[in-house]
Amino acid sequence: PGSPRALSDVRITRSRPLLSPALLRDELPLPDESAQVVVRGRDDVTRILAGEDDRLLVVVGPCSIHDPEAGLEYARNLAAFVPEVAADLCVVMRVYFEKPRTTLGWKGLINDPDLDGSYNVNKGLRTARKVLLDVLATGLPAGCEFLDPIIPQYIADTVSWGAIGARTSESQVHRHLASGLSMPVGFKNSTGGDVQGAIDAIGAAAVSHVFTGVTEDGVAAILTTSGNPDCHVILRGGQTGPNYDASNVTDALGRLAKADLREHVVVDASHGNSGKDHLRQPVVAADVATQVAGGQRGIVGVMLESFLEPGRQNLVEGAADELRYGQSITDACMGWEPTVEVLRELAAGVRARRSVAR
Ligand SMILES: C[C@@H](OP(=O)(O)O)C(=O)O
Ligand SMILES: [Mn+2]
Repeated sequence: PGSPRALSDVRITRSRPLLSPALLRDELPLPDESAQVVVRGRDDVTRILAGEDDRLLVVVGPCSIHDPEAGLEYARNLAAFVPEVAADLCVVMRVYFEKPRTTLGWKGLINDPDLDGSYNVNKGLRTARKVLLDVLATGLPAGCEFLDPIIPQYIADTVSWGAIGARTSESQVHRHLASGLSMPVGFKNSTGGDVQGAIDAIGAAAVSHVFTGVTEDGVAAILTTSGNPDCHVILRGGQTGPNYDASNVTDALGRLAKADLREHVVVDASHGNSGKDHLRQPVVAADVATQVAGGQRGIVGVMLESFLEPGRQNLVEGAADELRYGQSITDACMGWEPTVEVLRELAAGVRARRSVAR
């Protein structure tokens, strides 16, 4: 006892080697054709945020990817459907690997890919990158939440749209992170329902920051970012109730104007806006579609939680083989059929909006 190391690591009980970002990207390189899907997705979202593309961004997919096979089946279904609505919707698949828990629970496929508490993070990173490459191979751009600040080094080259969650939008670490990400990033309002924190985050992430991180070779580094001009608010409801309705949208747009920021929001039809009841997401989406059809150009996107099967199920650690195929083990999701109906309704709202004079 008393050695310098002993004093600084009293609560680190184990340390294992972690593969470097460069090694992972060397093992699972991004093919040129898929890189074009990534860039096109980023450009589409950037142009929607700039008001140069009047389509609606729709970030749709499971709350979390826990089973690559089911996630890829969903991606194939979605990719096959997208052409029907592509003139009106810019569809980005939710491919979420990092799950911020309110208290405790499975933290996602990167942290625990075997869903059994073995925390094989190297396998998790390889699995996550492979899923992203497979999703891109269907032609769909991918959207991820970023939570652990070094994870982007491993996968961000495959991502077209990023999210900072309700529990981390006020975190300086995550505002720093967003300022250096190469794609548009949405900040969720807080779980309490506060929107101002997400608006403050946009302003913070828009400028250059200097902070500690890791290089692609996994070496500690002092990183300087350029700032990310393509950040936006995501209204996801909260303890103060849902905030998808016209008056809350108007309030958020007004706050953005006051902060000299672009007046646009993305509405999350799930989480605090649906009370995590997947049967309420279509109700929320219908209200948003009506606002859009009525000419509300401040709504530039919608987030939907959707999977092969409706609802959710509990994960019993170590009993992953007893899970029902294609059903969420985190938040409840709409099933595939209701999702198609919602996408068609949102596309119709966009078409109606085109005929409403500015
Ligand atoms: C994590 C969750 O979002 P929120 O941060 O709004 O709870 C989600 O998108 O699944
Ligand atoms: Mn969720």
